[in-house]
Amino acid sequence: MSAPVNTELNPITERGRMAPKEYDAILLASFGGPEGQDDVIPFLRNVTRGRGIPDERLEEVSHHYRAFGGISPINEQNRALKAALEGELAARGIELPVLWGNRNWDPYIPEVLQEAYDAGHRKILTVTTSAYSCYSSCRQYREDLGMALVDSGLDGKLEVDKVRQYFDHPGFVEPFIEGTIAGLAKVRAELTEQNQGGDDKIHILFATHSIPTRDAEAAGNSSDEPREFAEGSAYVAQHLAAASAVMDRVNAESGSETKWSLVYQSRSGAPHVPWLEPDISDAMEELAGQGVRGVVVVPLGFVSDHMEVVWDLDTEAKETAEKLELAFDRVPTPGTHQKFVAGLVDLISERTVANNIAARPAMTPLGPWYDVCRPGCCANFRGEKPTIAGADSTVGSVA
Ligand SMILES: CC1=C(CCC(=O)O)c2cc3nc(cc4[nH]c(cc5[nH]c(cc1n2)c(C)c5CCC(=O)O)c(CCC(=O)O)c4C)C(CCC(=O)O)=C3C
Ligand SMILES: [Fe+2]
Repeated sequence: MSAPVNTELNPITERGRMAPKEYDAILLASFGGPEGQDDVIPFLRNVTRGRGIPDERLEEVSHHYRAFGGISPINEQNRALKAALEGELAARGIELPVLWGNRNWDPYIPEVLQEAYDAGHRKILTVTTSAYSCYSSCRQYREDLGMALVDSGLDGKLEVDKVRQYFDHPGFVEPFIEGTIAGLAKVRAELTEQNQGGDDKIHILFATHSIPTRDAEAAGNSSDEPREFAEGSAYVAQHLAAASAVMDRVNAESGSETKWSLVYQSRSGAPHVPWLEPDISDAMEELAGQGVRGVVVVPLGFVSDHMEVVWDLDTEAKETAEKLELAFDRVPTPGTHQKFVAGLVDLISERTVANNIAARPAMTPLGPWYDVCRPGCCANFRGEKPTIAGADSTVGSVA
């Protein structure tokens, strides 16, 4: 039996909380990726539709995929995550099917929503494979779900909500803590073996996707209730807060204060448009110049070991480290770590009437993040589109 829950909660006045509901399906929403050489260009066209990415950049990125046989690991990783979620839900006696839909590749979100409706589902709770707040990692999902409802004529017939961004949920952070402790031990052992020094010669690099600074400024903010964030951006603030939550535990375990910083990767877009910096490779060069002998790279911005991880970090950043003669270890992403899977089911259970979990854990002072994004949150300068799961959303609910 689950405890009685307050279903009268006002989503806007209760700091963006949404009252628990009787959902009838979970949607695992992700990015999508190509599954063969013939998919690469159509996939890249889907991703960059109307986004002003130069052709040379697409050409360059296509080589990353081509080197892996045209197959991104992301779809297989999402199939595994879907299966793991199904297993965890079943183990807890929660009878909710898990659907899977992508923004940029088959199975496409609009088709999945239509099939869900045809199968009789009416209230869907979305979990995305994206933990932070910014246009690309939150609002674009909300828009794509909103557009799918409008285009299919399902708006007003199908309720679609989303769990809160989970950058500081223990289920997301704990696997990084474990991985960083293990990665630090490996790099420490390597330096000791080569007589290169101790933890004072090691630097921990928390890596995330760069975004345009303009998107960073709009991230997580609201047109009617602005909040102040470190370095002017919730995207940056969330990463810094999650990283310091990881470092508190890593330092406690090692008994030393290992230096760390937040760095960015996978920049695209036109060269004159400012994006978040420093780039991971530039940061490694600077650190090597300062006498650092080893780096532990923590892919804090990512949920699974997809192309941005296996190419940009395991291939490019690793090569840079070799060139600079830095010991290098890349920490795993949460993937299907049991704590991550259980954490996602906890996030689902915060929102359901049956099996409700009242606690809303957050490991940073920034959270727990909003169930319902505030008005104008993560707005994009390319114009307004219908979104779900916002205080100003016009779609996704049923009167
Ligand atoms: C914040 C963020 C995340 C993390 C949050 C999340 O996970 O959602 C993320 C994830 C991902 N990004 C991915 C792939 C791509 N992203 C691109 C382009 C862009 N990403 C951006 C941001 C992000 N991206 C931005 C601001 C652009 C510029 C164009 C635009 O504003 O849209 C491009 C176009 C070419 C290029 O510019 O590189 C590709 C191919 C894949 C799939 C990997 C695989 O296939 O395994 C994943 C998981
Ligand atoms: Fe991306």
